[in-house]
Amino acid sequence: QIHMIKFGDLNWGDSLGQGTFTRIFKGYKTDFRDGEKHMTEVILKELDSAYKNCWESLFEAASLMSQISHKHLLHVYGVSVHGSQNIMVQEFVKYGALDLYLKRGTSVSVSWKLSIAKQLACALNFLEEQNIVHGNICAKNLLLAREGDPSLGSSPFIKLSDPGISVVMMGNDVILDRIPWVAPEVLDAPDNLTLECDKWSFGATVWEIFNDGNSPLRGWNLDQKRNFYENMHQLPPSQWTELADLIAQCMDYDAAFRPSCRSIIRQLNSLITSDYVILHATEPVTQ
Ligand SMILES: N#Cc1ccc(Nc2nc(N)cc(-n3ccc(CO)n3)n2)cc1
Repeated sequence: QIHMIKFGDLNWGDSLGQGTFTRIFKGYKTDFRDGEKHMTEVILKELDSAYKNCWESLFEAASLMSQISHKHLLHVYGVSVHGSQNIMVQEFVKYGALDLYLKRGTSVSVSWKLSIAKQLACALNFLEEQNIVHGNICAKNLLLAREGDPSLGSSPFIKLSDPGISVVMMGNDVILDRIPWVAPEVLDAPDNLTLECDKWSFGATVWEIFNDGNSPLRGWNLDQKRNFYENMHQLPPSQWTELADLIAQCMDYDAAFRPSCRSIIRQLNSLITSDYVILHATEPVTQ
């Protein structure tokens, strides 16, 4: 059910960096529609040949994303196999990964950040309704399609990227390195990813968005990260109590206590209309 794209229809551009076990390139795909030749901007996600055995997991991620469509889910055109090359072809999203965008120090307002958080919550709500687990919610996997202009009051627009290779395929070290995005229960049983795991990751991602894209526990080694969960630590709370509460609810060590997507959206709506937003309308420029 996933579209197979002919390798010859792909044009390769610059390398844009790498994901986990994949390299990312700008590119174009050629297709003929109503007798005309069209070149579409795409991102080519090539699986490192060293991880060929993960191909079916990348294939599954691609077919998951190509089977469902939602305005906040990245569109995947299909896959292309050429010799030992396995490539996922996805829509090119104009401003790239959100973590890099935030790290570039672009100063954004509280309402800009809340808008992104709410769009992610809507994408998660859609996946929850389809009973689909994403498994890799993080700022790196949020792609910025529209910057939003505070002066024009136009809000940003994000698309949730594919989950990439499933943690199930990864060694324990890769899972540990995903602390604090990966839910604690996944460390004991990586093969039972649940909808509640995505809520934990949502909490860590909102923390990233409100901390200028800084990775939580940045620079910690695997032992320190493992201890973080063993001692049931929490990320440093925001000084905005209601936001800190929402993040803490999502990052509850007991999966059953994590809020439903509807509750997350309700709480975000009340944050959006709270006085805190008006008081912090434009963040001081963070250099
Ligand atoms: N300068 C610049 C610039 C770079 C990339 C894009 N666009 C884009 N579109 C996608 N569909 C996926 C990605 N990714 C980038 C990293 C990952 C890791 O997952 N994905 N970037 C736009 C501008």
